Amino acid sequence: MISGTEILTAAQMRAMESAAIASGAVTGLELMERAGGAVAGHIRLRWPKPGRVTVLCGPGNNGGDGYVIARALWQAGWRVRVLGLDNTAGPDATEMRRRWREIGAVLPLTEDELRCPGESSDVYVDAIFGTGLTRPPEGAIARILAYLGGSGGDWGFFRDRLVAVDCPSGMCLDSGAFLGTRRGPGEYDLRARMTVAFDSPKPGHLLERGPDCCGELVIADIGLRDWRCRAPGGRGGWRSQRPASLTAIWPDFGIADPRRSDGDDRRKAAWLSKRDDPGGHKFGHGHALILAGGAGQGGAARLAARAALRVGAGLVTLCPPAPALTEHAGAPDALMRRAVDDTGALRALLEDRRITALCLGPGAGVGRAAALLPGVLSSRRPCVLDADALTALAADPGLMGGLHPGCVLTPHRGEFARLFPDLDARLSGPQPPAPDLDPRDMARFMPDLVAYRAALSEMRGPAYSRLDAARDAATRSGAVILLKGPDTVIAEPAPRVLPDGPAIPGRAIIHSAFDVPWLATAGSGDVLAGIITGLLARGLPPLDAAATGAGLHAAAARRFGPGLIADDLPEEIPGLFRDMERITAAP
Ligand SMILES: NC(=O)C1=CN([C@@H]2O[C@H](COP(=O)(O)OP(=O)(O)OC[C@H]3O[C@@H](n4cnc5c(N)ncnc54)[C@H](O)[C@@H]3O)[C@@H](O)[C@H]2O)[C@@H](O)CC1
Ligand SMILES: Nc1ncnc2c1ncn2[C@@H]1O[C@H](COP(=O)(O)OP(=O)(O)O)[C@@H](O)[C@H]1O
Ligand SMILES: [K+]
Repeated sequence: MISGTEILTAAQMRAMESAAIASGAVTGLELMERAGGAVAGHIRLRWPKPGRVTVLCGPGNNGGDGYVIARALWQAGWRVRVLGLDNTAGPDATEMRRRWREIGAVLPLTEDELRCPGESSDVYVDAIFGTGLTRPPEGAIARILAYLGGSGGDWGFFRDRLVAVDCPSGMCLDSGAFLGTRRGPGEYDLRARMTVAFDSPKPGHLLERGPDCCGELVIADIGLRDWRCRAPGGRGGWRSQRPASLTAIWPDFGIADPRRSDGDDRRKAAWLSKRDDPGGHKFGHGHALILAGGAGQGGAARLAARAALRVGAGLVTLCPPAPALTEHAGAPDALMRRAVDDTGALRALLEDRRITALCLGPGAGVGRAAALLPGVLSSRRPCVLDADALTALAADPGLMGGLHPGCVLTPHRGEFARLFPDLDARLSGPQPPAPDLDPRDMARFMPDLVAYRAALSEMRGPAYSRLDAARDAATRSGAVILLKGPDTVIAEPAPRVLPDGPAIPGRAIIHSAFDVPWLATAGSGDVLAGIITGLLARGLPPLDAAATGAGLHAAAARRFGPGLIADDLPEEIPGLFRDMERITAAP
């Protein structure tokens, strides 16, 4: 849960490969052998008895991997049928096709050939498009993909036996959307049993349709990792990478900040449990204010307050208007209560510098949130703005100017649409085709890897993604944005300038929680807001507080299991801390 793994955009991955090849450390053919060999290996792990396989090879290097897979499985005793095209795009794929042709035939890549009676296979390998997809598939290939996706009524048949190379073809690896189709579940989306991708997950594996359509995601090491982590010229220094935790992935995206303290799971666990601060006192862990609403609306704020306490804020004060104080008199007794009727009262309270974070939104009521927002923002204190505070913010764009880098905005998609209607429209609208990317072009930034990675993370994929939307919203608002969903995306404003380095884009994180659908329950967002507020109060920087908060929130839901209600989430946090300490203490 604690560690993340770096993810790469399709452009970054392609550039990494071409830069590795340009360095002379490895050839394209060797990389393709490793990639195809890894896929064949994973097929043999899952289907130990050699059977029948149909390999579908597209026009580029994804197809090249397919020819390697065909050869490797044939050598392992499989009966192999290959469907491909007459022409391949590059020399490596052409060579792999030639090597396969010494063994067997290449049949036409058509739906008729795929449906040929009597040629049913145990495994189908989709090596049609990978990171090179730039526009929606058309013609014969589009028909094959629709057939594999179930247009022929065989959806379950292929879902059980389709292995995708890098991604299900037609899916954009930067967004998780199927190009040329409406966003959201599509009738004929290609859904694989297993996807084997190379080196690092790509955003599309974790966003939108990706997790469902990729099936089991396997990340195969093709030997770029050591090369990638090296820091040529002594500049920067890249974080060493950790293996992906594919159930709770919490990856860093974009460029690594060399100064950032990260990766030390044991230290993080000790910090969360406070074991690293044996002599500490409560004010050492911050004081969080949760601004509650009027009578009858208190539940949401109390959930947030309870979560802030459980996550370790030293003190938490719930601040409803005076008439609602009695409603908030119940448990937990650890919670303090203080009436805040208006901005004046809030400003007076905030004279106390020991108050280190605020939360406005859950159960606040839009009118009260609008009234309190200027006071919250002008205090320049770290804060979480959620629910009604986001609605109030959207209704008065003048308030946007008061946002600062200590603010964490936690919109779900509906709130995001109210705040950033143009960005939301781009997420729903038709996708313009992306220009074909030339890897040689990308390698021109070498050998300054820091500048090179920074430039690459600004490159956009063919479909505008939730990651793009969150990053654009963060940059526009000047605040950290946490766009909620099973594929929560968190982004900080860009650009940042390191004292000793170039301007680099803000960091962004994808938190994938597709495995805990029971988290979609009333009040769960209020708990998330409280967890993040508690972590901000304890002094975690906003992006880290948001990411750690999203991780703890989903882990709490995972630990509880189905049947969860929002009240259960804060109560799982102590057990989570114990689990983390135990896991990180293991040798
Ligand atoms: N570059 C390398 O050295 C390596 C690449 N590998 C594989 O290569 C893949 C990327 O290869 P490519 O860059 O050749 O790209 P793809 O094989 O994904 O795409 C093939 C070609 O199709 C074209 N194309 C894009 N959209 C199309 C559409 N809708 N209809 C028709 N043609 C379309 C593109 O211009 C591209 O040249 C990766 O996904 C991975 O599987 C691996 O072999 C590892 C090494
Ligand atoms: N299908 C899902 N799987 C996993 N998590 C989800 C899913 N749907 C929503 N979530 C998470 O549940 C929480 C819901 O928050 P929100 O929409 O604000 O609900 P509420 O307003 O009821 O509290 C968010 O953290 C979101 O990321
Ligand atoms: K593919």
